[in-house]
Amino acid sequence: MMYKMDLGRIMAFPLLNARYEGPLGGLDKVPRPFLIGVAGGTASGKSTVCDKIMEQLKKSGLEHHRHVTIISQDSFYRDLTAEEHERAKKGEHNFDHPDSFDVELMRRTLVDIKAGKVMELPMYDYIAHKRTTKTTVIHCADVVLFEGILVFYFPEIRDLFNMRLFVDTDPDTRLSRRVLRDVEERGRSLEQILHQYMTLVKPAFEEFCLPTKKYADVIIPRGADNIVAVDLIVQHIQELMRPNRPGRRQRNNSDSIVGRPH
Ligand SMILES: Nc1ncnc2c1ncn2[C@@H]1O[C@H](COP(=O)(O)OP(=O)(O)O)[C@@H](O)[C@H]1O
Ligand SMILES: O=c1ccn([C@@H]2O[C@H](COP(=O)(O)O)[C@@H](O)[C@H]2O)c(=O)[nH]1
Repeated sequence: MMYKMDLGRIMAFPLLNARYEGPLGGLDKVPRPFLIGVAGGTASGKSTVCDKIMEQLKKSGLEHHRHVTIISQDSFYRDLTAEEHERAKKGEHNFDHPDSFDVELMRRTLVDIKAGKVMELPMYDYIAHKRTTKTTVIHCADVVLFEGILVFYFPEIRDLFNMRLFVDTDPDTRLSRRVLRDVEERGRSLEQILHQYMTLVKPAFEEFCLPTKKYADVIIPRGADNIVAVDLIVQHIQELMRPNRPGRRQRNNSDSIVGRPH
């Protein structure tokens, strides 16, 4: 069966066998797909860090055996009403509040991904403020990176991750990157970006996103510029995924990689 998430529903239709039994089969104690949550404020570099991790896993030769997929929490924004849509066009809809997300859909989808089901997720269109017909297919993934501002906020989502990363980039840097990106790629005016940032994005970051840093296994200061942190994370994933690794075991929620913050 292939499961297709479409405008708030999950559609299932026959395609392949739902469960992918990879080369490690039942002998592998490391959960697969190995699900990594990547949180952090807007424009902190979450997507860029995910790209680097994927790139390095591929460079190391793992791509012959491992498939890595990146998905975004933005695929799980709730559909807007006509009134909300009008407000969104003026930068007055709060996309940074937890209520903006369809948490149950997110949970069910991640549970299905963890169960090895083949999934097709729509990508998000920031200009139209809705999901598009472009999709990411998750098929036989060994590692799935799930990135978003609030991926650690909801306990039922947070608990699904096998590893949790928080990208910690200075707020001035994030704002300047957001301005450039939103003008270039998301069709926003400078006035709209700054108004949305000051009234909604920044307060929500402080109230909902920043407090979730404590759930991270690894905090990555400066995002993708932090080559040492990215290298260590990649090495750790490679070590975990190495076949016949002695002492391989399931993640315990109290495990940490470099050190769990207070
Ligand atoms: N280390 C970096 N140096 C310079 N620009 C960066 C860096 N990391 C990200 N960016 C840029 O900042 C913007 C936001 O980065 P992105 O990775 O998409 O952040 P997020 O996924 O957290 O929103 C993008 O335009 C990206 O190219
Ligand atoms: O329609 C939308 C949806 C989201 N946003 C803003 O996007 C960021 C989250 O994306 P990042 O890539 O992590 O920056 C969030 O802060 C929302 O404010 C939007 O403006 N419009």
